[in-house]
Amino acid sequence: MTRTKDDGIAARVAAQDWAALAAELDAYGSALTGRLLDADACRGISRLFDEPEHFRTTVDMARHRFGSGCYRYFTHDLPEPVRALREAFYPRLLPIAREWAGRLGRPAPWPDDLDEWLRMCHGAGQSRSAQILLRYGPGDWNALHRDVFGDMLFPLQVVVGLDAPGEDFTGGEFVMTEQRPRAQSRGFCTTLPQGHGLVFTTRDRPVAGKRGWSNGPMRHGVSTVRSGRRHTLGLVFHDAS
Ligand SMILES: O=C(O)CCC(=O)C(=O)O
Ligand SMILES: [Fe+2]
Repeated sequence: MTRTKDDGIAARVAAQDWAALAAELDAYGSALTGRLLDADACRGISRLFDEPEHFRTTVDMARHRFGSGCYRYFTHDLPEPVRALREAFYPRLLPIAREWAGRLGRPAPWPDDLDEWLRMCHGAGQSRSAQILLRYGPGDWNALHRDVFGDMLFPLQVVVGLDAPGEDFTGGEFVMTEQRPRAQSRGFCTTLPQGHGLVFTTRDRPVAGKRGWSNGPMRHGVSTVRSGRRHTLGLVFHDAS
C-alpha cells in the first residue's frame, strides 16, 4: 500500500498567499496555488490508480459521454495525502465561500468543521465519497461540466496536477467557461503544473455589475491530451448521492 505521512501538506496549504488567491478567484473563478506536492508525492498518488482497494467506483468517461478517459472515486477511507489536502483546504476556502454567498444573497450552510459539513451531506442523502483520481491518455479529454450532486453543495473545489505538462504529456489544459448574460461565453485555460492545485468554482462566481452582484455560471473540463499520460486528483467538499 502506498501510504505516505502528511509531510507538511497542511503547512504548505496554509502558507499560500490566500489574499492573492481569493482576489484571483474573484476575478476569474479559478486560482492556481504554489507547489504543494513534490514529484515523488505526485507519483505516489497517481500510482494509487492501479490499487483497486482505494476506490468504490470506476467511471469510463466515454461510456457516459463525459469525454474520454477514466476516473475512480475513492472510498471514504482516503489515503493520507488526499485526506490531508482536503482537510487543509476546507478552512481556507470557507471564508471565500461565505463571502460569495453573501454577495449573491444565498444561504451559507457550511460549518467551520469539515466533518460536521460531511455529516450534514450524509443526512441529506449525499453520503458517497466524491474524491476522484483521473487518468487521461492520448486523445482523452473531459467534457465541460459541473460537479453538483444534489442540494448540498460546497461552491469551491480543487484539482491537483500529478504529472509535468510538456514532459509527461502535451495538451490536456484545464478549461473553464463563463456564461455571460445575453452574450457569448468567455473561456479560461490553465496548464496545471505538477504538484500545484487549482482552486475553482463548482457552479458560478459572483460578477460585479451596475446593479450589484449577479452570478456568472461556470463549467470546467479538460482539453484533449495530445500525447503522454495526465493524472489529476479532484477534491470536492460535498459528498455525492
Ligand atoms: O483533470 C482535470 O484537470 C479536471 C478534473 C475534474 O473535472 C475535477 O477535478 O473536477
Ligand atoms: Fe470536475
